[in-house]
Amino acid sequence: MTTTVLAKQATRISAAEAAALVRSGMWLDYGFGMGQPDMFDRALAERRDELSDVKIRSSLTMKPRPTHDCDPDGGHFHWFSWHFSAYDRRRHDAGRCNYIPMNFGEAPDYYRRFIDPVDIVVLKTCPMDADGMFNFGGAATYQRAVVERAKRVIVEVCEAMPYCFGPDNGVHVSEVDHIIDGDGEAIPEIGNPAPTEVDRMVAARIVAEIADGSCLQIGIGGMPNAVCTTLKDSGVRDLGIHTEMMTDGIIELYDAGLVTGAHKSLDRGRMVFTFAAGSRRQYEAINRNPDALCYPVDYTNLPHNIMQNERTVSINNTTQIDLQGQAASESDGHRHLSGTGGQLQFVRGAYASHGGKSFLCLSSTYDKRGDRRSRIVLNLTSGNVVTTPRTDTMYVVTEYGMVNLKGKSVAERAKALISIAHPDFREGLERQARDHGLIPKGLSLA
Ligand SMILES: CC(=O)SCCNC(=O)CCNC(=O)[C@H](O)C(C)(C)COP(=O)(O)OP(=O)(O)OC[C@H]1O[C@@H](n2cnc3c(N)ncnc32)[C@H](O)[C@@H]1OP(=O)(O)O
Ligand SMILES: CCCC(=O)O
Repeated sequence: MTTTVLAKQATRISAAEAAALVRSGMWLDYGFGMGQPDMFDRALAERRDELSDVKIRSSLTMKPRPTHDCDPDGGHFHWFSWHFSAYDRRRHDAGRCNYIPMNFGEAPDYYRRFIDPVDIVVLKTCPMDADGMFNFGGAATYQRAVVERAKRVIVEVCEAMPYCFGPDNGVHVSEVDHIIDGDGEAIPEIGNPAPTEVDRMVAARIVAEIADGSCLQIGIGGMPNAVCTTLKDSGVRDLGIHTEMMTDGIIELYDAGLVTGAHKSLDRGRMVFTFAAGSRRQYEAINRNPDALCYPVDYTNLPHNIMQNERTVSINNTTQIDLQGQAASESDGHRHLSGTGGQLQFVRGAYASHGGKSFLCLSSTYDKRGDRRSRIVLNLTSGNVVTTPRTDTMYVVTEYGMVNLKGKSVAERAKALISIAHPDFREGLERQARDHGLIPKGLSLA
């Protein structure tokens, strides 16, 4: 038997009319990052006292949300996030946001296979194009899968949304129930703090490992971005980009003519990403740019796709690593900071790529309320979540050096990691490693 999917008849409604469709207990999905709706969220917050237990799922909130802020004690709106921004982190600290663990590249499959149909999805999109498509802008991620699983699809159109080319980066008018005419509000930007001296030292070590024709994935955070700044003056050419997040650093390399993608096997000549977050300049650069393709995350982040480009180099931040090489990149004990995101999938994809390398970088110490601690530790902080298991960790880089853990025994790993810890902590770490049998008695390693 064949199933016929009937085209919907999209109607134009106001944000208040759209918000009036919400009932207590419903599950809503908002777009990812820059795809979160503004007018709808404001209108929904206005209905706070009529509603209870409305669940809103999204990721990487880039600006304050009225439905978060109007409900300090909870009970009306509950937020769930696949990946925390600094704002989501504060809301989680206040007990008002809950993390959903994911390997980012698997998220579309979670919607298609495991998550109950979504009551309403509300996405900020570009205005409808000549083909009847509402482009997702720099937020392809898992949005197509949510549209497929949503009982009702609402788009809030925004003139300021960058229009990004790429397969499946949009929803057709025949799949849309309602259109809200947006107010053209600017897309939120995220800043890039200037690289610190430590960021520069770490970046210099990684850049020395990047060859002409390498294909880069640049992770979220200050250190990976410093790598781009350092790469600009390194003389390296013909870089490729197959990444998860489009960053300002990547656009700087593109603007400098260092990104040609000439050696890529997959999407030769194109930069491939699944979401964008950064400055206005970045949004201008990806807008209607055929060199920049925004794909769903189950294309960008699956290791069997990542590996197809030779010399893939994956560069990600971590917050703490133990002496066996388990990297905790997303939490501080039970305090959730960010998310697994694409870290593990890119680490695996880079390893599988011919000549590929993955780098986990961190400063050797972290100051917590005036107390300087080593980020390289015998035991991860109690409650900390392992983002990259020891078996997957390859290169680890601090301002004191770079070590490769692949093929190393537990004792060699401990020794290698101690060698790149801050000098003030090395003796103590060595003692702990021996006391706990990580380095057997009598074994002397260079
Ligand atoms: C898009 C892609 O990136 S693809 C795949 C990459 N994804 C990942 O690697 C996911 C995991 N990684 C991450 O989320 C980030 O890289 C991070 C959190 C590790 C670092 O990001 P940055 O923006 O450089 O971190 P930043 O220094 O601002 O720290 C973020 C928070 O973590 C806290 N933090 C950082 N390190 C530690 C630590 N060792 N112990 C405790 N807390 C820490 C900071 O205090 C800050 O919290 P605050 O806002 O309350 O002050
Ligand atoms: C949303 C995912 C961002 C990351 O991978 O860190």
